[in-house]
Amino acid sequence: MVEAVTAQEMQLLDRYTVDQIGMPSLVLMERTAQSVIEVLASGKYDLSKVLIIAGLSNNGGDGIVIARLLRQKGVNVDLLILGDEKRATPNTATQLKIARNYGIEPLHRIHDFKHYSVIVDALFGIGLSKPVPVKLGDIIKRVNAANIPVVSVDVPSGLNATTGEILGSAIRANSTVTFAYPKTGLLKNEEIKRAGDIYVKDIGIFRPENLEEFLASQQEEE
Ligand SMILES: NC(=O)C1=CN([C@@H]2O[C@H](COP(=O)(O)OP(=O)(O)OC[C@H]3O[C@@H](n4cnc5c(N)ncnc54)[C@H](O)[C@@H]3O)[C@@H](O)[C@H]2O)[C@@H](O)CC1
Ligand SMILES: [K+]
Repeated sequence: MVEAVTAQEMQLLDRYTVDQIGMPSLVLMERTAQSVIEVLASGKYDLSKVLIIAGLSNNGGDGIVIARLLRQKGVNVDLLILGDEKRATPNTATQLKIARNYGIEPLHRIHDFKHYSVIVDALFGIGLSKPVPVKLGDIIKRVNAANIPVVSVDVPSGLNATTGEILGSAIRANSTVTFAYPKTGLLKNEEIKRAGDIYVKDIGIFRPENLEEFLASQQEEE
């Protein structure tokens, strides 16, 4: 049986890994990005012109690291940042600063998504629970309409990671690279179609021997 977790359970595991184990969250972010690059470079995707679409929460931070690592490998990559940079999470603000210091200047709009050979979707991850704002929903629709291969980071943006519900609009991905455990919202029929091929990657998140018991004990402590 595949052990899948809800967004809230994944957040507990993330927190435990960072606060109790002591793994720095920026290290997790770096490994997250490396694991997405493994899938991008597996031969299935044309990396001649890559677009990373990043929000300003931690899923976006993963995307910014992907842009930096690809640029350092000599890949032709654009980074589209959506949202108000002043509202970036601390890790994502740090990643933006590092990316700029490596010479990456983010774009804030794209006229034609069809120019790209592959798009990496790092707009929203497991933290999304409310409907996506209309402006971002329009961009999601334009990306889907462009019919370019999309690789989603953790979950297709716009999908509720726990229930699989589409929160207004959601990306249609060819592959989804998710971390530590599959998320419950990825595994139903319709959602599997949205997520495409699902890859579950180890990024250093604590994996207890008995997941159910561990989650119950953590939830009691909360
Ligand atoms: N916490 C950790 O230790 C790690 C998190 N990682 C990444 O972080 C993701 C989770 O990040 P976050 O919880 O920061 O959030 P997300 O990047 O999933 O984005 C959702 C966030 O967007 C904002 N939001 C929600 N609804 C919105 C709306 N309607 N309009 C505008 N903004 C809205 C909220 O701030 C919400 O927290 C994971 O999916 C994963 O990709 C990875 O970097 C690995 C380590
Ligand atoms: K995403």
